[in-house]
Amino acid sequence: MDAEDMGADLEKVLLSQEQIDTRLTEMAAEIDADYAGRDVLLVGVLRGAVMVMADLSRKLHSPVQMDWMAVSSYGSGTKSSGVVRILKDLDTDLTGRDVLIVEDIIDSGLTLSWLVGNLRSRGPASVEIATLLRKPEAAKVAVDVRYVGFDIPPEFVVGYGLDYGEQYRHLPFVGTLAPHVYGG
Ligand SMILES: O=P(O)(O)OC[C@H]1O[C@H](OP(=O)(O)OP(=O)(O)O)[C@H](O)[C@@H]1O
Ligand SMILES: Nc1nc2[nH]cnc2c(=O)[nH]1
Ligand SMILES: [Mg+2]
Repeated sequence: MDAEDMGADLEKVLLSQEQIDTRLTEMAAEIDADYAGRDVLLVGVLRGAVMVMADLSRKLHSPVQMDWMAVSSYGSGTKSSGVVRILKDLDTDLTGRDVLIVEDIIDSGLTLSWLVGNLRSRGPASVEIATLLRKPEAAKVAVDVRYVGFDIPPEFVVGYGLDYGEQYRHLPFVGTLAPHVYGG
């Protein structure tokens, strides 16, 4: 699916497939250099992080394992409820592990600040975050993020894992929706 297939739903493409790919390659090189062959546990946050996990992990040369957590604070709308729920927990014991959380977006920061606290309490050697997108102007809580793909304006974005009412996750780019789609 490309921007044309989306027709009137799409307002604009914010980040193209090529821009995302180039930035993920740079981030993977940084991660490889920082972890220098250490065993890393990538923790993907379902469902939004699926694309980032798939593409970023395939660019890494460090030995990695993957596990997944499902948390949700958005429901079907465009605003965080602020209440984070665990829908699926990790299967991996984090004791002594170097954990790298992989996310699609940090918006209010509520999901990640809660998740970092939760994972730190499980006795890992380290917990860091890699996110493709961050909205600095939307932050409600500060989150210490080691790897950021792009800082973006405080607009609701879809594609590359990000949904609106479970639609648009499969778009290979990140875009904004036309106001009529979400009643804006
Ligand atoms: O910084 P915040 O304001 O907390 O927002 C970021 C979170 O919101 C989205 O997940 P969502 O809860 O919509 O679930 P999903 O990944 O299944 O779409 C996104 O994938 C992040 O996990
Ligand atoms: N689809 C989508 N989900 C989000 N969750 C937090 N911020 C966003 C956003 O801008 N778009
Ligand atoms: Mg969502």
